[in-house]
Amino acid sequence: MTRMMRDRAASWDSDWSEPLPRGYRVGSWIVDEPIGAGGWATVYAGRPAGAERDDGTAVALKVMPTAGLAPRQARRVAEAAHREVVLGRTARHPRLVGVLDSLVLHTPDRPSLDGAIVLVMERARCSLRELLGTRIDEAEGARIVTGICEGLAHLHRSGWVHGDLKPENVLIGRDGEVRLSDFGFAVELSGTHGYSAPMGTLGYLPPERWKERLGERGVLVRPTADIWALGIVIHEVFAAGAAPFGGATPATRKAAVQEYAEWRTALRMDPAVPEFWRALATDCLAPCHAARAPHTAERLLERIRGRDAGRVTPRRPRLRIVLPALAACVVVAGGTALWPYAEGDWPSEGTTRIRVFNAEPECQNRADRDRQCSLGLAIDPLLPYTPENVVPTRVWHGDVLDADCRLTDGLPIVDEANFRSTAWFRVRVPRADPTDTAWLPAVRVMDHPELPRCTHPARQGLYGVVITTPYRP
Ligand SMILES: Nc1ncnc2c1ncn2[C@@H]1O[C@H](COP(=O)(O)OP(=O)(O)OP(=O)(O)O)[C@@H](O)[C@H]1O
Repeated sequence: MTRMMRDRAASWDSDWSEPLPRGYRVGSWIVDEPIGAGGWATVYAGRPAGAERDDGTAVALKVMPTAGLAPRQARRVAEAAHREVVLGRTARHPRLVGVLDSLVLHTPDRPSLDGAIVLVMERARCSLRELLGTRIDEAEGARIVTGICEGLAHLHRSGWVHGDLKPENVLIGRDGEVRLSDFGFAVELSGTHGYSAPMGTLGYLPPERWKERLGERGVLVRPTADIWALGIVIHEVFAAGAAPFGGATPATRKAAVQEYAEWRTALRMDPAVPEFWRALATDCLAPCHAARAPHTAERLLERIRGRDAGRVTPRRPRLRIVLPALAACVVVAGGTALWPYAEGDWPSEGTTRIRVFNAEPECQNRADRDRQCSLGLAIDPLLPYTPENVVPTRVWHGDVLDADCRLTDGLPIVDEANFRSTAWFRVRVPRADPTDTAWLPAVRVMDHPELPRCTHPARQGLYGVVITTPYRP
């Protein structure tokens, strides 16, 4: 489960850590020695009653006590266990740890364990965290990362987000292959996203998590959260356990992530990370959901397999794929609120209404004007679509803007669906002075009305794009 939870767990009743004695019988299983512990569970080696130790039938018994917990906490433990069981049964895969059985302890003689939930799982050899302390060569690292991608791709295809991917939850099976484990925070997707309690392990949470609003159903979670965590894990695998966002404390590491997501620092990778994996991790660590979305576990796997097969799958040029997505990141960082631009607000001569188009399907049906789905308007369509070149005001899919002309030879932009265009529309900036204009790439426009050609913007501020008054959020 989570580090946040673990912090609290540490202050709970000391009975929390009461061990199950060796030889104790749990249903039809015998408890052997403890092999691991997390925030909410102790994991023991185990075997079927009657079986000899090490006869190949070894299991792991994950014991999750509920006694002494506040009702809400006990409910969370029960829900987490339930998710592990449901996911274990419905999404079986060689890269996911197998859940064999689940039961509840009745131990009146040990009140602190009475009511504990026990998950019986296939036993792994060790966790990736333990391996990170040893030297992992590139071939071994590649095998591990491939296994993680396979597990994630299957989870995402099956409609789940892992929600707590980290080296502790990547197990290495007795056959040496990866098994993802600990599905206590897995989130079942409904369409493109799901909701979870606002928890996770600090060092592996994507930057957007800190901005998500906490609603009745929890915080919004998407598969891109796992992709971010994967980026951190890839770095750790090839950099002897070092994380890309350093810092002595969780708070400083979180601050490093925020600075990066707000474009105040660049992503710094350890030089030990080989080039191919560096590129992969960089894509996983794209600073916002929109920029990360094209890098699904499935596509990352294709790239890995393409490389393994000796035919390097060409990456789309960074400028083409990332820039439009960066615009979405930029506006997230801008911190300016936006409200719908009502049609009729700006009747103006010589303009035509155009509607904003966001190629990301999940952003098209959202009425909540989620920040992750916002798009930026460029100041200059001939300059790179970077934070310095985007006005603070954001627009969303379906917004109606007034456009007065169309430029045909601006900077080429490619959207998430791979449509490319050098055309840009000059639009009025919503809620700003009527003379304030900015530029929307044609790939971000739903309808393409006939409009006069814009005079080519000159670089020395002679063109009609100059923002003359401060923006009013
Ligand atoms: N099936 C298994 N086989 C071998 N070891 C295991 C197995 N499952 C868990 N472990 C070990 O026990 C540790 C804790 O397990 P797990 O992460 O599931 O517990 P948790 O309380 O949910 O943890 P956390 O708070 O870290 O999320 C793991 O990091 C791993 O070292």
